[in-house]
Amino acid sequence: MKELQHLNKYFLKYKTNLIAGVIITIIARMFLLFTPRYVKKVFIVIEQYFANSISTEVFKAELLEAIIYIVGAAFIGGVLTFFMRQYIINVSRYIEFDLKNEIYEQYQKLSLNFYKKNRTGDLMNRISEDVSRVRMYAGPAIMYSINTITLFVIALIYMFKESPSLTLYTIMPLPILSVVIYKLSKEIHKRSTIVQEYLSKLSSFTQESFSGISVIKAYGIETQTALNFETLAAESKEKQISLARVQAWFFPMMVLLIGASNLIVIYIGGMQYINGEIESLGTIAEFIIYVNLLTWPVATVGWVTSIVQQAEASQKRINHFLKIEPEIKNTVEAETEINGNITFKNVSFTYDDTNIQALNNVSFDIKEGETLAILGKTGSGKSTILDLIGRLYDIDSGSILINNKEISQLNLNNLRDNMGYVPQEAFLFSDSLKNNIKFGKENATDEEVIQAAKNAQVHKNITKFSKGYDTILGERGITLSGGQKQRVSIARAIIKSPKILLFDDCLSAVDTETEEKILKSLYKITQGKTTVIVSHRVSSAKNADKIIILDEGKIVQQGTHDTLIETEGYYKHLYLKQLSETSSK
Ligand SMILES: Nc1ncnc2c1ncn2[C@@H]1O[C@H](COP(=O)(O)OP(=O)(O)OP(=O)(O)O)[C@@H](O)[C@H]1O
Repeated sequence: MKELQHLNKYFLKYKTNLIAGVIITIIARMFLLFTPRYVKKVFIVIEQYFANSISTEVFKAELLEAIIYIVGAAFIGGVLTFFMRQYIINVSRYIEFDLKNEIYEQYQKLSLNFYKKNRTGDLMNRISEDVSRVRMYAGPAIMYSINTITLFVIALIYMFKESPSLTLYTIMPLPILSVVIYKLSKEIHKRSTIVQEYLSKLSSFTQESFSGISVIKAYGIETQTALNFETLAAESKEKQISLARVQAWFFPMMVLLIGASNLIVIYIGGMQYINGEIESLGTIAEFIIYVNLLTWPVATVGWVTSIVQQAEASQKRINHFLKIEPEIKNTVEAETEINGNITFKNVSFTYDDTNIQALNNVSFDIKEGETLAILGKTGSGKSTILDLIGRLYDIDSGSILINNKEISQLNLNNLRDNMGYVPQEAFLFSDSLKNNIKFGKENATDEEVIQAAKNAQVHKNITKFSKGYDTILGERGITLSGGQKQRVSIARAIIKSPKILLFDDCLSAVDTETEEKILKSLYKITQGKTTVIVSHRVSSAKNADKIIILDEGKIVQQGTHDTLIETEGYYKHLYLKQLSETSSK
């Protein structure tokens, strides 16, 4: 139960509802336990009537009174049970909601490294499956436990008062029932987890094959894919059947054990009646009702135990994530002003998951409003520089200064607010085009959205869609071309009008003519802003104030376009190659 203590703060938050729920549960059970005693009374009255010890009028009056009590108690008990569920189960839903938000907020705080180390499926599972299991503890488990304890205590008091020996015989099979249900619940849980795994395997498989349907068709492997699906579905079916086999034992076991208890009551009770140890047959009827009332709560002891065990395991997994400290933390609460001076001093950086040293002793300097272009072979560390400027990772050695201040000494939110980043692979959300652009500035007006799209040279494409800026992207919407996606992504970054703009090879999917147009409008927009452009094309770099060439994480050349085309090296080579490509077109 150690892990589940994490939920105590929520129980405290909803204590009023919980306490009300507990009190209502206790009262509801008290009313429920009225019935057996009045049934016994009915038996006694009938016995007295047949023994001629009471008149017909008294018999009728007593019978009516008992019926009114039984019906009244059942009605009140029913209404209270409704409120019991309303209070306790609702609390578990509130806790489920709070816990999901807590986990999601933590996910948002965690650094990129966390996402590299954990699979998406695992992250999703903790926020859905695991939280659902914990909810079963916070709601049903608590409700059934209070229910069982109350029923048991009150019923046992009544039963002992009637006949201690009959009570002992009657409750004898109940612990067996509890153990059997516990074992069954555990086995059911084990098998349903496997079934669940197969279901997610099946849905991942189908989702992937639908997403990659064009590749499947192009390679003509439909039959093979269908065969793989069939194999997976057959395994899944086997697991479902094995689960159903265990589940099928649940109710027969309950019926068997209730039957055994009833038989004991009738047999022992009958013997005691014959021997004159109990005064009325009504006692036997009363006990039979107790047995039936107690069976379900006793069965739930086993069920609740397995729920608590599962919840504990799930909460342990959740706590593991909740306890992870974000690697990149905002240590400065005060607002820090960000201008665009960026300095790298002997920066080295190694990705800790791959142990690849991406940057080795890199130093450069960009003044506010300047443009830096970074070129170099693939894998040379260009994107890493952009990630480090955005402080997505902390460096191993050296220092990165922005505003002449260590990057770690800046307010992280201010830093990122003042930054517009266009990634190498544009990611657009399944939302309207307008909202995808506004993502960079939530309160942007329609005019600002259009202007940003115009500057990114994508406005004309957007107006050609019948729904224009309201066109929905993603699975159920249209799919943009690679170049269109890149330009929407550029519009998203420039609408913010940030101090620092980072473009990561984001013009690779557009033709040189469109690139030229975008560069022209970017030239105007980036005036006064510090801009870093990562590219493989000289055309994107030639107007930069400074160009650096990276090779295996080291700066091997730096200068301006004019100086670099005069110097033997990567840049001149690239320039000549691209120049000949353009002239041969
Ligand atoms: N998230 C990451 N985790 C681990 N290693 C990484 C990660 N990102 C990049 N690397 C490695 O670091 C090195 C530099 O990568 P980086 O993405 O900075 O290169 P790049 O110059 O931008 O390449 P490209 O031109 O292909 O985009 C590569 O060897 C790469 O495999």
